[in-house]
Amino acid sequence: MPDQNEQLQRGLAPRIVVRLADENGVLRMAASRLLTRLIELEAEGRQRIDIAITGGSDGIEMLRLVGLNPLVDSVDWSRVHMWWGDERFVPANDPDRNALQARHALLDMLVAQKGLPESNIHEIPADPRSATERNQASAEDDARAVNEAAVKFQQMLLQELGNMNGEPRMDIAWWGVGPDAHFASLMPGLPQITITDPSQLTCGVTNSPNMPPLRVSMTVPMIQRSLETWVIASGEKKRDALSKALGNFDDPQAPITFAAGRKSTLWMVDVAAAPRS
Ligand SMILES: O=C1O[C@H](COP(=O)(O)O)[C@@H](O)[C@H](O)[C@H]1O
Repeated sequence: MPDQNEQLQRGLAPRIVVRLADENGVLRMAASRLLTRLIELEAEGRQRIDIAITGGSDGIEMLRLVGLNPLVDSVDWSRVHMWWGDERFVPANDPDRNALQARHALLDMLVAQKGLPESNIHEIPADPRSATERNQASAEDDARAVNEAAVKFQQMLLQELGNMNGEPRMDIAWWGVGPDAHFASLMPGLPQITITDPSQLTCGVTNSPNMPPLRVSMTVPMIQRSLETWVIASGEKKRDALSKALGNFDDPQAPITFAAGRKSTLWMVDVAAAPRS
């Protein structure tokens, strides 16, 4: 089984795991940390900060807590750019869409009241097809549609961030983890987790065992370019995933084990999710 040394040799930061006693503590800690890091980076003079946010139960609750934290007023939101690490490939108004949930939980408020420009929100393209087109689509049609969205997402990254030696990267990316140990939309047993081509920043996913089946995701090469990578996991429903992931690295059967950053890799978990053995 690959150990941490292989990640360290590839220039990734060692994984630090912080275990907190109470469930909401993890999400509150992550929300405060995000706001604190944005304030610090802005104080260092950064005019642009790119962050990748995550969907799912923990990810969306964390966003809601960001909006309730008094530090939200100390960030200059005009310098912050929002991306998604993955998206469910559904129509723009589908309640399953990570971007729509994030807008309801936080982004609409940041745009309306805190000076986040709408143009700083970089959503992964939604499924543009009508209900009839989707119902009548073959597996090939679905694959074509989702791959087109992945290509557009990659073009967006290159257009906005391509001046970083052609290596777009996030300043901060945080990830939830599914009960099956997936992260982003990189599922155990599906081929996308094994993509290593550094020029492939995004991918389409069909046949996801987690609903909905069509998804678009950042790839591991893109994810591992992030400067700061955080993983958040709270509650007992994440225990199986963490039992596969803690102490484990680069395991395609537990995709979250690939979550690591260049400058820091911080996993924030609670004791319900990761009891000490
Ligand atoms: O479908 C997704 O699931 C994961 C984990 O979500 P959770 O509800 O089990 O916490 C999430 O990180 C990802 O962004 C999302 O698309």
